[in-house]
Amino acid sequence: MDNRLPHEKGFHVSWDQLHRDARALAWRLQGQGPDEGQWRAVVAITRGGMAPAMIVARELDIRTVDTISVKSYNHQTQSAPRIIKSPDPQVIGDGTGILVVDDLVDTGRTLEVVRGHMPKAQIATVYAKPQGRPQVDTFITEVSQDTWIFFPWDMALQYVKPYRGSD
Ligand SMILES: O=P(O)(O)OC[C@H]1O[C@H](OP(=O)(O)OP(=O)(O)O)[C@H](O)[C@@H]1O
Ligand SMILES: O=c1[nH]c(=O)c2nc[nH]c2[nH]1
Ligand SMILES: [Mg+2]
Repeated sequence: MDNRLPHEKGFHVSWDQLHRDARALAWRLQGQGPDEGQWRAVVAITRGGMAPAMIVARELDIRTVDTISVKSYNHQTQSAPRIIKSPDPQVIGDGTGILVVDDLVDTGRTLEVVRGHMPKAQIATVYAKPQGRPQVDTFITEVSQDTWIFFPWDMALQYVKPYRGSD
């Protein structure tokens, strides 16, 4: 499987916006832990989940943070997702009491693989597209399926020509 996705629109997220949205996610997650208590650990889906996972773990005072690495995209070209690094099985067990965090869900294929690995975990993303929504338990902002989300780590400040030029 290898397909190029048609993206009509771009949704550009600054560091400040990501920080606010990840904090909003932490706020929404409060009290949703096992038995309304504390999660045992946060598992970040690398690489995009690492920054939001750090912010959520900070806000919810969760000190154990592990990672799962699922590779499926090369820029905007998607292929079959595969786990290239698993979290510590002694920490995650079947996922009970574990909070999984990613930056976004798009088709949901990455989360499908992660759910297979820890079926009882709660899964949260900052952003969600409609196709992947059924795979995520909690998210903050939905964008349309034909939108590509650009994250601050993939962008740089640059000069923009004014609408009206003098030349
Ligand atoms: O719902 P899906 O269609 O599976 O897509 C969502 C995943 O794609 C991106 O990760 P990517 O595989 O590009 O790796 P990265 O986080 O290292 O950039 C994104 O960070 C999600 O993890
Ligand atoms: O930076 C990204 N933006 C997206 O919209 C997306 N969808 C899948 N993977 C993605 N990566
Ligand atoms: Mg990712």
